[in-house]
Amino acid sequence: MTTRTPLMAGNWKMNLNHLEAIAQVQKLAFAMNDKDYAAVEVAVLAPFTDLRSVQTVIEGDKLKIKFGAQDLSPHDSGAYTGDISGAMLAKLNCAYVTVGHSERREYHGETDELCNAKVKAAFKHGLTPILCIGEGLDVRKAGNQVAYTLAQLDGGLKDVPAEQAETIVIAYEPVWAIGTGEVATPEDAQEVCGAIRGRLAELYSQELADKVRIQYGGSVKSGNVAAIMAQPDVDGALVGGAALDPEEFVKIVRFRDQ
Ligand SMILES: O=C(CO)COP(=O)(O)O
Repeated sequence: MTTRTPLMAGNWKMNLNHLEAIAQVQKLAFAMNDKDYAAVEVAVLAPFTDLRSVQTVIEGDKLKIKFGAQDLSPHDSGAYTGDISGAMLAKLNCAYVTVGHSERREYHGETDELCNAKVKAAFKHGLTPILCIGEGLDVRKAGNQVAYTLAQLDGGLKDVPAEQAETIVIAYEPVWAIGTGEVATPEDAQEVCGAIRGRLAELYSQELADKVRIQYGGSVKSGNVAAIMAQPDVDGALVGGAALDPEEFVKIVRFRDQ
């Protein structure tokens, strides 16, 4: 049985300018200790304009917080006005990048095909993609959440080789639970996270599936994180709103104490 280190990642979305980002990282660093870092991997996913400042604070003070971006271009460079490449993120020592967050799928029309290209671009540049998948309310009401989410997984991983796939992070984020306060029950989270691991075993191998970390995201707070983390196939949380409050985020990192 593989032991997977939980990954607690704060997705700041379009919040915190670079000065606020510096303060946020310092508050997190001040509140966390070696015991926390030994038990859980902690990451912040910041807006592009914050990344240089976040990198400077983390590397300057040798903090154990990982950092990353919220999107990347599928291209390496060129005439793509407004886009940011994986090479640029890698140059800033980003560890992670989210791909296919539901807000990108919804507001920027990102398809599984594009997400697949972005996953490949992330790996090409040595970044770990956090591939976000999850169903909307209509799909959930129709009871099709597993099939829908697994189709997104298949699309995102198309032609991704095993040696890359074994390091990916998958975030199951039911869209109806994002920013709504409507958290999925631990059983809802387990149903789909377990199915994701099952599909990874079919696509690759059980050994690979046992290594991949699967996060839950959607209205995670200190009050509900422990029950979600108690599920066997949930290996972390992708936290939106609650990650903007450093005290609350640290409580989430310390889910075992809640
Ligand atoms: O989208 C999310 C993280 O990526 C979840 O957001 P909330 O935690 O605000 O619901």
